[in-house]
Amino acid sequence: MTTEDIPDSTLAPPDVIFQNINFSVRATYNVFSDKRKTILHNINGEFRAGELTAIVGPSGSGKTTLLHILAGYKKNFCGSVLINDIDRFSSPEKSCYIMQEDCLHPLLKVVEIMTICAHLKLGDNYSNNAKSLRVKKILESIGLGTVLNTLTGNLSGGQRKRLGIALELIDNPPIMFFDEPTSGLDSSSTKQCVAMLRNLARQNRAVICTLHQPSATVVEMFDHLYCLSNGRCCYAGDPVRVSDFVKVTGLECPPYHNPADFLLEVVGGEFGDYNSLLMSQIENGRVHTWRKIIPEWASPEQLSDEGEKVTTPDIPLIVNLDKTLSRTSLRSDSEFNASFCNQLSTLLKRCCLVTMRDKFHMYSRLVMHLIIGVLIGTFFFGMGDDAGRVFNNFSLFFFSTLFLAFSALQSTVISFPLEVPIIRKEYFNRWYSVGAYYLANTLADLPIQMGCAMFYCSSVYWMSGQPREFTRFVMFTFICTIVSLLAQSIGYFVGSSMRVMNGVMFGPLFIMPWVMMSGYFIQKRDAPGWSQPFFTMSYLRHGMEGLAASIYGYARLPLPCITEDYCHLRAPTKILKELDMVDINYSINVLVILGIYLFFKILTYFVLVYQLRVKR
Ligand SMILES: Nc1ncnc2c1ncn2[C@@H]1O[C@H](COP(=O)(O)OP(=O)(O)OP(=O)(O)O)[C@@H](O)[C@H]1O
Repeated sequence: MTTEDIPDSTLAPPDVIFQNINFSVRATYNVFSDKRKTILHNINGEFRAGELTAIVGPSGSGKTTLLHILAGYKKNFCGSVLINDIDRFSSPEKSCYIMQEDCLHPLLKVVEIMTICAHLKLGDNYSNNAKSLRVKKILESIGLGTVLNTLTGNLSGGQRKRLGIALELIDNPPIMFFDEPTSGLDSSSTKQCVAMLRNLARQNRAVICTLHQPSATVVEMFDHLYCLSNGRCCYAGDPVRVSDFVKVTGLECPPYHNPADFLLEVVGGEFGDYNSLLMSQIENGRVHTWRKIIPEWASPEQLSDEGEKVTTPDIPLIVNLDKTLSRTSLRSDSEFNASFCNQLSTLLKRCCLVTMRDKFHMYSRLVMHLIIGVLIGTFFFGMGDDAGRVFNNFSLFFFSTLFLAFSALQSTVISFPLEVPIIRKEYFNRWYSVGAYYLANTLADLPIQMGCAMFYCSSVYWMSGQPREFTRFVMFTFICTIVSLLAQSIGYFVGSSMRVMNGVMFGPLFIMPWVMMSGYFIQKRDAPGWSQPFFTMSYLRHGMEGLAASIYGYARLPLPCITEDYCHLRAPTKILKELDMVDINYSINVLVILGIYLFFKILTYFVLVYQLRVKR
C-alpha cells in the first residue's frame, strides 16, 4: 500500500454551527452554595469549512471556553454545536485540538514521535512503508524535513508548534482547533504560522483559533473574525469590514489603525459602553451579512511580506465531497483506529525509548538504591546472624520496607503528573485508549522498579549477615520488590488524582498511618481492639511479616550468640513469638500485598478515565 492509498478525506467539508451556547461555572468554592457565574451568554456562530476563523476578544471574554466547547473538550454546556447539521458528539467527523502548550515528549526525535503517532492513528490497515511515507511527506510539507532526527526538546518554539500540527495532520482531521497558535512566536514566525493554518483551511478544513492581540497584517490573513466580549458576540464577519461595522457606534477607526485593535478597544470599553449595541447589531452571532464572500483564494505566498518565504504545507486537497462515498476506512467503528494490542506495543516501545533516553533519571534511581543499600548494609553489618541483635535486625526489616515504599511513592508522585498533560492531549485527539496507555506505562517501568529493589536487597541482605541461603534471599527480595511496587501504585493513584504539590503533601498519608500498624512500634496483641482490622490491612505489616518469615521461618536453625554471653532469643520460633509473628504465613503476606497492589492499580485506572473522559 502506498501513501496515496491512505485516504485524505472523511466526509463533506464540515461547517461548525453553534446555537444559543450558554456556559456557566460554580462561582464559589462553598459546596452549599449553588451560585453560578455565566461565562458564555447564548452565543451563536457559524465557522465554515475552507475558512480560517479567529476568535478574538479581551482577556477573560470567554475565547478559550468557547473553543473548548466547540472542540468537545467541555461537555456541560447548554445549546447545540452541530457539524454538518449533526450533533457534535454524534458526528462522525474527526476534529483535533491543538493546545497552547506543546505537550510533546522532549526525549523523542521528530521522526520517532511522528512514526509512533502514525502507528497509533492510522491503525493496522496500512503498511509501515505507507505510514513512513506519509510521515515524511507531512514533515517536509510543513517545513520540518531538516530536523527529522532532532529531539523535540531541542526544537524552536515555532518548530514545536508546527510539529504539534504535523502530528494531528497524520489522520487528516477536517476540523482543527488551535488555542493561541501564535503565542510566543515573533512576528515573522506568526505570519508563517497563520499562512500555514490558512493553507490548511484552503484544503476544505474548518480551522478555528483563538488569538490574542493579532497585528493588522495577521488579522487580514483570516477569513472570519469572531469577537467576544464578556461572553457575548460583538462581531462575526470579514476582518476587513470591522471598521465599517463599528461605525454603528458613531466611532470611526482612525486611519492606519489596526481595525481589530480598534474593535478590541471599543468592546474593552475605552470609548464608553457600546457592547450592547454591537451585540444587538450582530444579534449575538446570528447575523451573517458581514461575512466575507470568499473570492478566488489568494496564493499563500501573497500573504507574506515582500521577499519573506512562507511555509506552505502541500497536504493533498480533500477531493471527496460526495456524502455517500465520503466515509473512508480511516474512520473505524471503534473509537480508535489501532487495535488494543497495536496501541499497547507502540506505547510500550515509546515508554521504553523515553526511559532509555532519560538515563539520568533511570540510573539515579538504581544507583540511589544501591548506595542506600551499601550504607545500611555497613550500618547493620553482620547483625542478621547474631542472636544478641535480633531486635536490631528487626529494625532493618522496618527500615527496608519504609525506605522502599517511600522512594517508590515519592518518585512517582512527582514524575507522573508531568505526564498527565501529554496523555490528556493525546487521549483527547484519539491516539490511544486509557487502558493501553496505563498498561504500557506499568509494564515499561516494572523492570526498573524491580531493579531498584534488587539493587537494594543484594547489598543489604549479604552485608547485614542474613542466612546464606539463596531461597531466603529470593523470598526477602520478592517481598521488598512487591512492597515497592505497591507503594509505586499508590504513587500513581496520588499522582493521577492531584497536582504535584498536593501529591507531595498527601502522598505520605498513604504510608504513615500504616507505619503504626506495622508491628514495629506496637505489637498487634497489645494494640486496642478497634485497631485490629487495620493491622490486618497494613501492607507494611505484611511486608515486615514476609521479611520475618523469609529470615526466621521455614525451620531455620538456632542463631549463634556472638556479641552477648547469654542470648535469650536463639531459636527462630522464639524470636517470631517475641515479635508477635507466630502465625505468619509468607504466601498470605504475598497475596495480601499483591491484592492491595491490584486494588490501587484498578483504582488509578478509573481515576485516569475520570480525569480524561469526564472531568475536563
Ligand atoms: N472553571 C472556572 N471557574 C471559574 N471561572 C472560570 C472557569 N473557567 C473560566 N472561568 C472564567 O471565565 C472567564 C473566561 O475564561 P476564558 O479562559 O475562556 O477567557 P479567555 O478569553 O480565553 O481569556 P484569555 O485571553 O486571558 O486567555 C474568565 O473570567 C475566567 O476566569
